[in-house]
Amino acid sequence: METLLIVDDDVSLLETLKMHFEEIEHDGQPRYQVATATSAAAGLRAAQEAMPSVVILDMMLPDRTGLEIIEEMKGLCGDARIILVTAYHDMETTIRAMKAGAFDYIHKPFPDPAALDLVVERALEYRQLSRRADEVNRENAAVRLGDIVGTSPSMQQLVKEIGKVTGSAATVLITGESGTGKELIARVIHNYSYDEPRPFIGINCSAIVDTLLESELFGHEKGAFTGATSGKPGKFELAEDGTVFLDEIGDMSLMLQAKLLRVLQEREFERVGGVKRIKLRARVIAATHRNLAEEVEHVRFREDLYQRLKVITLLIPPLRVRREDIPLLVKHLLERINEKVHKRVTRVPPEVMERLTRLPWRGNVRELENVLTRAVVLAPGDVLRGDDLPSLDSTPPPEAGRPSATNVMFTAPTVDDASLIPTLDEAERLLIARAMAVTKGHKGRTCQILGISRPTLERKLQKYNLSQGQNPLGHGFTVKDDP
Ligand SMILES: Nc1ncnc2c1ncn2[C@@H]1O[C@H](COP(=O)(O)OP(=O)(O)OP(=O)(O)O)[C@@H](O)[C@H]1O
Repeated sequence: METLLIVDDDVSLLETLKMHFEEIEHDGQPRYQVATATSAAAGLRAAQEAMPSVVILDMMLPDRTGLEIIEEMKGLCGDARIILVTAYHDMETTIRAMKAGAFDYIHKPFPDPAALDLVVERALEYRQLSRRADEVNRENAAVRLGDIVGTSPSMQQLVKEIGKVTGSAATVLITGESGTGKELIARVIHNYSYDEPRPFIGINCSAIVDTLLESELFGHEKGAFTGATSGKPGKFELAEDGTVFLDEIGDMSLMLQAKLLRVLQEREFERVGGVKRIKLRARVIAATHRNLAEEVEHVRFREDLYQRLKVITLLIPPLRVRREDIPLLVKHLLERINEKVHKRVTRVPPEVMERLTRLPWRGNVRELENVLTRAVVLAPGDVLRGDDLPSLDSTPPPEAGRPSATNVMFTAPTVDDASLIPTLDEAERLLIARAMAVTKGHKGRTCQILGISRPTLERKLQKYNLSQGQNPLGHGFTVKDDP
């Protein structure tokens, strides 16, 4: 229920308006509770007590003018929207009212009740929108480029690509397995695209049934379907000139894909049940864990939409093909988790870190975060204990589960999942690591196998951080400088 405050010295008008608003229902419940006051001083007191969402404030009050108290009133009841009521129709009063921070003004004698209801509804809708935007901006403020942890070549490459797309308003497709950080990357792109805070509105397309998703995305007008007792803006409207993040777009129905394609082409849309064309001002970032090319082949995803989305694609590699990022991620996540659960688990013994870098991490960074959270909660002191982690034996070897990029490279592929194919850099790194493991770290033999010169090998060992015998394949090797 929303609280309305009406301030007017005309007592009979006050009573009529109070009765009118108290009769309005929403979902079978009263829509408003109404507080009233007959002077500026009483109005200010009532504002503080009732904390209204909307104030209908008369300009001519016995003690002070409505215009004079707008600012004070706003200070008392936060983000209430103030509708000023004036008997004057001159331009100057209008401008002064809006400048003083009124949301809108209406003229006396009052318009018909439906028009008055509309102004109040609009005030409520805007209040809701700006509340949401504030919330979203607070959330966004926390995500900066530094939150993307990773020094592996593939992550460095990804950060460079992010840098390129922040300069444009182009639609971006982010692909990667579940938990690899697609939403994190979308938020970073958003934050680096604008100097001032703008809304970031996300929606998971796989979590909602089709008809509801349509109205969530595009909004609906009152009466568009049973239960639509009032109009509601959708995500595309709420995002204003910010970003709409369509998570799991690969799970969207073909019907909605067609509608989305039209919106992306025309940059306009209508609310469900509406006729008014609304401009799409927001940028669209879509994400999926699915291989959309494969979805197109199986006629589960529209080819034309795929072509439109894939122009700028960012592929986030799974954690298991960039294991060198794990120690840094562990440090970063531990800080976050400690803060969240109010603990100070800061020490990770080498053998525990070793285990963490070797686990398969099919759920990627999210799984790492979950495993660490559990271990932090269970830790009696400041040391992360190996006993609180999954054991290496209890997890099936990569070959037994979903094939990893490593397997895709080194075994005959059984699944043609493009998202598992590593980048060229990643592939080169894996090949060098494998050759080093096979030769037990003998650089001369490694050069022979790979058909490269010694300086080239040295450069690449440096580039891929393999000089210390770290091996993304999980087999250790000791670098031997003089074979
Ligand atoms: N490179 C990274 N650096 C720091 N934190 C990361 C990184 N990648 C992911 N995370 C963290 O891991 C968690 C999961 O990330 P996110 O939700 O962005 O993944 P997702 O790919 O969108 O997952 P899903 O596909 O399941 O929606 C988040 O807490 C995120 O902050």
